[in-house]
Amino acid sequence: MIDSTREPEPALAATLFGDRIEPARAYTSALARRGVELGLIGPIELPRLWTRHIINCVLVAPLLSPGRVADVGSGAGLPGLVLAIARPDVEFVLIEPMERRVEWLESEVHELGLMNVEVVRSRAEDATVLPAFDQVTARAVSALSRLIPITAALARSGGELLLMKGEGVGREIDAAEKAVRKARLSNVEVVTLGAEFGTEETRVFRATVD
Ligand SMILES: C[S@@+](CC[C@H](N)C(=O)[O-])C[C@H]1O[C@@H](n2cnc3c(N)ncnc32)[C@H](O)[C@@H]1O
Repeated sequence: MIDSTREPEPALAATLFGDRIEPARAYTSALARRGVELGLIGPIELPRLWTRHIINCVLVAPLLSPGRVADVGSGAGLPGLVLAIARPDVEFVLIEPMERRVEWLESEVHELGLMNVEVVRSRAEDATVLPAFDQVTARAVSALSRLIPITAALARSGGELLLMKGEGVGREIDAAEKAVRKARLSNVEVVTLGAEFGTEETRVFRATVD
């Protein structure tokens, strides 16, 4: 059996996290130790936690501006906790409806001593009571046609959506044409990250909410 807690950390992780590499290591090893038992990740993910998940998420960090960010459907903390570790200058609210996942997120925030994270147990649709956010992130929550309305509703006017997507993002955008119009999105683009580091690419649907 592979001991995932000994998965070698790619040298790239130290470059991308800089002086935040220690909390990144602590989070990744906690996720490797407890993630499967808590139903946060499948066992198949263990040997590729760094490459497929942690690095995939931290690549988005340079797209964030100082301000307030909502991460919808954080689950294990992807990308919300990873980004909060990498960007202590940004305030994060992790919005997650499942109790067990909320408990995990809260315990990690405590363990890692993160001062820039709040965890809210809610569906995104019910979180519109929160003050509007400057940026909204999400990863692996749902297709854009459903994700755009629920994330755009959380953003302030002039705020931004940063929705992490797979290779099929082009097809998803075509299918979400009505949602894009209804949410009054502009500057719609797909940002591809990671190529310069020779790592697996991360695609981000980025748009401004008018
Ligand atoms: C497949 S998991 C992905 C978790 C994490 N973002 C990742 O990339 O590993 C989807 C997560 O979205 C959450 N979720 C589903 N519908 C949601 C909604 N309407 N509002 C907020 N979170 C939601 C689920 O509870 C779950 O934790």
